[in-house]
Amino acid sequence: MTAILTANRINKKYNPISATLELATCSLTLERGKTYIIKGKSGSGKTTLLNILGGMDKPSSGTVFYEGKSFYELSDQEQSRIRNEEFGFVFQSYNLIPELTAYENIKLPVFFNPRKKVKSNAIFDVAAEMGIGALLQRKTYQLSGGEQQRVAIARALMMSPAIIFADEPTGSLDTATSRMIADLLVRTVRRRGTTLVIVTHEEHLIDADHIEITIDSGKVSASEDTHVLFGI
Ligand SMILES: Nc1ncnc2c1ncn2[C@@H]1O[C@H](COP(=O)(O)OP(=O)(O)OP(=O)(O)O)[C@@H](O)[C@H]1O
Repeated sequence: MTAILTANRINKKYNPISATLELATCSLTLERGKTYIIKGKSGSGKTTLLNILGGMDKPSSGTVFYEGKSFYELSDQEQSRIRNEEFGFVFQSYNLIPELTAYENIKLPVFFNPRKKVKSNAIFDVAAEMGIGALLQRKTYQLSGGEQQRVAIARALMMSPAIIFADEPTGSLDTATSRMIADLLVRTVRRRGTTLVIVTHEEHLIDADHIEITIDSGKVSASEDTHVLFGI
């Protein structure tokens, strides 16, 4: 297995004056094709860690290497390109544009990155994968929560990203739908060989093959020692 993303001695302090420590120094290595579940109490720093790893929030200190490059030292343009083409994001609130159709929402990453070549039927393929082929012409405000999240996952998969970052993607859904969507996401990334980093409370995912990253009082630990090189 090869490392795809490495966090080296990262930490996060939101308030340097009070020196409140949100995330203690830790180092993590994420391997290609594996699923990582971030767990911890509310306010423990799960979203903070996910955002740092996903190139959305610079750590207070430390370095995040993506494919061997120090991500936050790249130009803004290159950081945006990687977030758009090589990372996919799924949020609890779906983050779709309600007045656009499902098709148009899934197409957004292509619109923002017209230079990248995608197959002409890529939208139909990814919609079929998510079981929403029949919903493509519907405006997304007309869709149920579960259907909206399938559209959002399809959009995240559109550019065939190397890593998907998902922040409580099933947090707004009822138990049965939540379980179905979480299973669909995990099965899809496995089939594609995509790395998944997910914040979730879905207990049944514990049975699946994954590595658990736990945050407790700001300290990060993982279910496999090799994945947290050291914590302070
Ligand atoms: N931009 C910010 N500025 C200041 N403090 C922040 C900021 N973002 C998060 N925090 C604080 O950092 C801590 C961790 O927040 P974070 O959202 O990472 O936790 P979480 O584990 O994802 O919580 P939840 O499960 O409730 O979503 C909290 O105390 C939060 O108030």
